[in-house]
Amino acid sequence: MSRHLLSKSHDSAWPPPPPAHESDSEKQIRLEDERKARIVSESIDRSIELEKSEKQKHRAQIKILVLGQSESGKSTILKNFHLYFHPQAFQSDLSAWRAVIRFNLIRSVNCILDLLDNKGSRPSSTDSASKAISDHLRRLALRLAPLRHVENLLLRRHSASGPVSGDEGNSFPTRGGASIDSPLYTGWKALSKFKRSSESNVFGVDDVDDSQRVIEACKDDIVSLWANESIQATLKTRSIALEEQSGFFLPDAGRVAAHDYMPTTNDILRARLPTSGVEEHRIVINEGSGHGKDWLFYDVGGAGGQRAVWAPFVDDVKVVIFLAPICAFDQPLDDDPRTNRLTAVFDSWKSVCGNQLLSEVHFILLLNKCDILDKKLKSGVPFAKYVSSYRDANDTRSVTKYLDRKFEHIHKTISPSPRKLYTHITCAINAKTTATVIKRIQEGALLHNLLTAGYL
Ligand SMILES: Nc1nc2c(ncn2[C@@H]2O[C@H](COP(=O)(O)OP(=O)(O)OP(=O)(O)O)[C@@H](O)[C@H]2O)c(=O)[nH]1
Ligand SMILES: [Mg+2]
Repeated sequence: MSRHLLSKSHDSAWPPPPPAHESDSEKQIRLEDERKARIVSESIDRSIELEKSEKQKHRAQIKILVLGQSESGKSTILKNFHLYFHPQAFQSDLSAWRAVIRFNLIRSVNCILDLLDNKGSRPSSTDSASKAISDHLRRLALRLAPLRHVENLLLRRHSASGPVSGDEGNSFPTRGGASIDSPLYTGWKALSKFKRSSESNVFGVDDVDDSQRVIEACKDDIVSLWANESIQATLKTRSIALEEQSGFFLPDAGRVAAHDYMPTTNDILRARLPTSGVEEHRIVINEGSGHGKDWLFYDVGGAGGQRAVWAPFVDDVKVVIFLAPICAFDQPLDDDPRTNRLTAVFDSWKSVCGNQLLSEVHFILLLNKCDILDKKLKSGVPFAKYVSSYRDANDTRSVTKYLDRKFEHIHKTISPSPRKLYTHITCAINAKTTATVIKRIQEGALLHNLLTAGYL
């Protein structure tokens, strides 16, 4: 029996209809023949599948470890890689990203509601104008109160364990001959938790749909809240810079909370969805200057700087991409307020550069979040106040030059054996400039050198 006849797409043609006037014994023989043929066919199917997945496993690949502090931009850079090789990358997950972005939005709203709860923004004066403002805010806060429940619901949904729904089997049209073999977000476990509950069975569909409706109903009040001068003044007095927080969408509330909202690429790049554990992202590059290798990324979420977390993944790793959030020079670590974030980045860089396990690995350093650095310096935050060895001008060009040299110096002095460092200054929420960096990585000297050195 040929496999062609038995293949699934021909199920309707096979088995053929029974012959007319078939006797009982002929029928028995026919059914037995069909049963045996089916077993053979299924076994052929299985071995073809196996061969395919073995082939996939053994396709030449470049393993890349993506390291850096939490919020340094690792996942955002990976979004850019997906987008670069597959411009339609986000299309199939738009509604899940919408839920993530709205979740980001209501977290900011709830931060402000917390402030109101602490009476921080209520004017102390009892004159009638102040009272009117105060009443207005109180009414706004009351109407926005359901958003706390929505945040809790989505938070529970986000952190709920259970089967993760992926998009197995999707394949996408691609740019330049590249295709994303695995679905975009099979490794992006957290995103699937934001998909409709019917897929993951964690909550009733109504819960999630209702929460989206609540957010839409609160749209105008969210816009008023953020536009409120009293709120803005309180945030300023208390030095709370909500706009510096990840996933900040309050100025976009009118758009993001609108019923027909669909996220733009830039919204998705700005969305904050923390990575838990280590995620694998595979990009298959079939032609062009990718040297015909798959790119297999390991995104080490959260504690990306800790050796214990990434060490199990270093086997065959050829490249490390290290994300340094250079805007963090004036910030303490969340979990250790006495340590400056930039100092922690340097410490982590030292330990990665000096690690014997990575001595054969080539490094790409991305000095990321240069847009925030630029804003901070322009607003007058003095870099030298936080980095005592810095003597140059308080502008982005001088500061990035200094940082570039400092990272390079650490790399040179601490690496177990000489190797070249490839540094790029990036703003990972800007898809256009990041595409240029990816192109330089794809076509640049690093891959060429690895190839000619026989590493690939
Ligand atoms: N303004 C600005 N925001 C950025 C940049 N890169 C990343 N972000 C934002 O920073 C936030 C954190 O980025 P992620 O990519 O989630 O950080 P991560 O390193 O993956 O963090 P973990 O998953 O916790 O390890 C997101 O909201 C991004 O949109 C950048 O260059 N500029
Ligand atoms: Mg991440």
